[in-house]
Amino acid sequence: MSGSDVKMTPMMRQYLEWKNKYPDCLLLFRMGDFYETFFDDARTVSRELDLTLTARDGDKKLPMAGVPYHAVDGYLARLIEKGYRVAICEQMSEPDGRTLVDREVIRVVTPGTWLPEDASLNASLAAVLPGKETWAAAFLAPSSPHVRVALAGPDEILGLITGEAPRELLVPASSCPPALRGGSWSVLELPKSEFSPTSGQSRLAARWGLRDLAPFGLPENDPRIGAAAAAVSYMEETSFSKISHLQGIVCLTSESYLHLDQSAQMNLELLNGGASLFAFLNRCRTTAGRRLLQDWIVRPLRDERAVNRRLDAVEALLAAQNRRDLEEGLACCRDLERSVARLHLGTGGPRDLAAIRDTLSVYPAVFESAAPVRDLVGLPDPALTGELASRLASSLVQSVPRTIGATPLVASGVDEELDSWRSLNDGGQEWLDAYLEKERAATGVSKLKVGYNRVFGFYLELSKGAAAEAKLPDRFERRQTLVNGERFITPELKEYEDRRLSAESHIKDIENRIFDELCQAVMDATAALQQTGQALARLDVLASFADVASVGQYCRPVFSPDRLEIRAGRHPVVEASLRGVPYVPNDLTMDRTRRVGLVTGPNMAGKSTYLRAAAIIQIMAQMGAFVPAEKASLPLVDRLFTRIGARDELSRGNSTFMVEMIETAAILNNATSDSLVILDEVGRGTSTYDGMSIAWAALEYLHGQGGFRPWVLFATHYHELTRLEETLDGLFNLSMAVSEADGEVRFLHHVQEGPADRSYGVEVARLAGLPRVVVRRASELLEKLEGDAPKGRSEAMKPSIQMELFDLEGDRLIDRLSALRPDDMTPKEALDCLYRLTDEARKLRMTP
Ligand SMILES: Nc1ncnc2c1ncn2[C@@H]1O[C@H](COP(=O)(O)OP(=O)(O)OP(=O)(O)O)[C@@H](O)[C@H]1O
Repeated sequence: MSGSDVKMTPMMRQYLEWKNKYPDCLLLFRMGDFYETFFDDARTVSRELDLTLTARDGDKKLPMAGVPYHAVDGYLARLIEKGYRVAICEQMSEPDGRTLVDREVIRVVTPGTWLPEDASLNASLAAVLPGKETWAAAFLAPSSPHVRVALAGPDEILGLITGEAPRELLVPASSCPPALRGGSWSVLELPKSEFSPTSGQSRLAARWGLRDLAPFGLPENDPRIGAAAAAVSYMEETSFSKISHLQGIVCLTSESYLHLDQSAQMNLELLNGGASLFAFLNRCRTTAGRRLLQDWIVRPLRDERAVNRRLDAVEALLAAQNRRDLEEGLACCRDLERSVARLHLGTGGPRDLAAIRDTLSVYPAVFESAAPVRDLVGLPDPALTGELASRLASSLVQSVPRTIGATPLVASGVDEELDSWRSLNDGGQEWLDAYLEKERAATGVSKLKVGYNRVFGFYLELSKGAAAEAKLPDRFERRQTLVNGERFITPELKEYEDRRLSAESHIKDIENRIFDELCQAVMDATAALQQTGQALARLDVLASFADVASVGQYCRPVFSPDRLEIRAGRHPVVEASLRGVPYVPNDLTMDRTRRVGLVTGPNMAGKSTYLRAAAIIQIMAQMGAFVPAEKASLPLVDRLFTRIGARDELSRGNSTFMVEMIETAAILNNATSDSLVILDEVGRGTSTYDGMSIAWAALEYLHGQGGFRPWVLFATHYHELTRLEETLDGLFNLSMAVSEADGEVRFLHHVQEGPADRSYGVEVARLAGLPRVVVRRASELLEKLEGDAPKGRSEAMKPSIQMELFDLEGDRLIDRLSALRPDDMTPKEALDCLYRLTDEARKLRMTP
């Protein structure tokens, strides 16, 4: 930015002074009804918001772009979305036309801390303090009453961050681990001192009048204190407020929730995408409910009692006759936590008061309809907020303005003085009409008009011709000459104007005072409102679970540490997407003696769906939801790992094989006997021998060699692995049933005990619409291979061919594979070629 060669008016000097204090932010500078930006900020804003770039006073060196103040939220949302931080410089004194208006930056709007009126826009902030082996993290959403902290290995913290999806992530300067870069958040480096647990402890303890943070379970010098302090200070500094709605710190401990790492969340499509578990489960009526549902999905519980409380509530809601009334009541509730927080942050307006009023007014009815689950959900007694509810109901008009002064905010009958000023103001038009008639009669000018503008106030106007003809009395004092007319003021009109303007300013002052009093009353009830808001959100999510369960005829899961049994289980999202085709439910029975299930079967037969269904059912059960099955008896697992598919990772520059190995290693290193491990096609990204050996070794390790025995479901194309059943006593084979008639294969999607009897790659290729010639060639290969295998005549594939195959895709890969001779490879390698043929065929089929 450069202001050096621009004419320096006092106002420009004032602008530059503020801009220099906030060099990393776009500075929105309030000028009357607009927020203006200048210099480079103006260029950025005009580019990002498609605004016209103008020049102040025709001075080309002073580019400027502005947005109207009343619509600023919409523009801010777009800037924040693009990752900008914006400083708001407000007018602090009334313009008088003579002296420079005082201006001050009153807030810095950032992606992680902004809490606009639009309840669909959610921000949250994370602060991470990475240590040698463990990282500390703090999570703070601007509307939340608590800052949540965790201390765990990097993998677990990354999982929490992924679930939380903060918009901004704070780290100590020059110590940001690479894994934290490249996410959907912007990373901001702060001085290391901001993360100090010692000074952090005194700052935080002082805010809640405590000696230390032991009441929150945080011992001295705990790194979590450092992370929490950094997040809280950042929120205070950007909002210029004490964020006094923050009630304390909650520790997230590994024992309290089921840990889902980044890959599990993504592989199982928990939150993101139109076909996510969230999209499927979300029948919430409130924004707070939707927020909480996301939270519950990425952090299911491990405590059986807590899970059962939620399940009890879902069961009671399913049995409730009046669930519809309850849902209708919930649909009228607004986001209490958000509005309360906005008032504390100093950004709240009349609409926040109205949101609280509307929610409190339906709350007693919701409380009544929720009678069977009140205690389970923890709904506070409406009497707690009853007084505030009636005060807001009687004080505010039904439809409140966005800002004070636009239209009435305070209802009539609340304040006598306000009412009397209003009646003066409201009688205004009558007075003006009568006065105009009087002056028309006095002057004989029938076309005399009365008008008002902000510069000249009230005036009488007549055309130039009429002004020249008429003999206007002396009391007509000329105010303004226009092209076609003249404007006058009279002492009587001036006196009226003074009265009217003073009425307006009195009305505004009184409304402001009452607004402030109401805000204070709300803030005094902060804790009760937050409790009510949180309980309503819980009720909303549980009612949503009940809704989903009743439509899909789900069952209540039970928990047992030694049994994982699902009868007639379905993948809820796949089931919903099948449209018309019936979903084939499947069973799964595992116990201490059957811990590792190996699933074989042709491509497209439903192996992945079967594995994912088990994972989703486990997650839903630990969230406290009913599950898509006839019966489910499950252990409460500590972690759920997945290794599913890998091809899309290629675009990130990692080789498929590397990604696979990193993820598999993470699972082998972190799983425990209480974990559920879902492995789909491990060892696919390399040659047959390597891949199968890795899969084999991983299975042995998970089967107990590693010193622990998790629950494992393993899908594979490596038919040879089915023989492991003979040597690993806890391993059992499952396969996808297929029917064959007239050489045609049909997938039944039904899982049966025992291994698949053979590979079906060639048939799948035909189904997928692979060119006939390729299918014929593949059959030849297979026949030859099956004939040759026992004799073991084939040579191992040359490394150069392996490499070549690895790099090819689509038609070229198909051509190359079909040109291979069976003698070029071992039987196992030939099988692998068939699998790849099938894969390519499937991809081609999927490409429009
Ligand atoms: N139980 C089921 N009932 C009905 N349809 C199913 C079922 N399971 C899977 N399908 C359908 O079959 C398709 C393929 O399933 P899935 O991807 O699970 O197969 P797969 O055996 O894992 O294939 P690949 O080995 O190629 O990855 C699914 O997209 C779904 O449409």
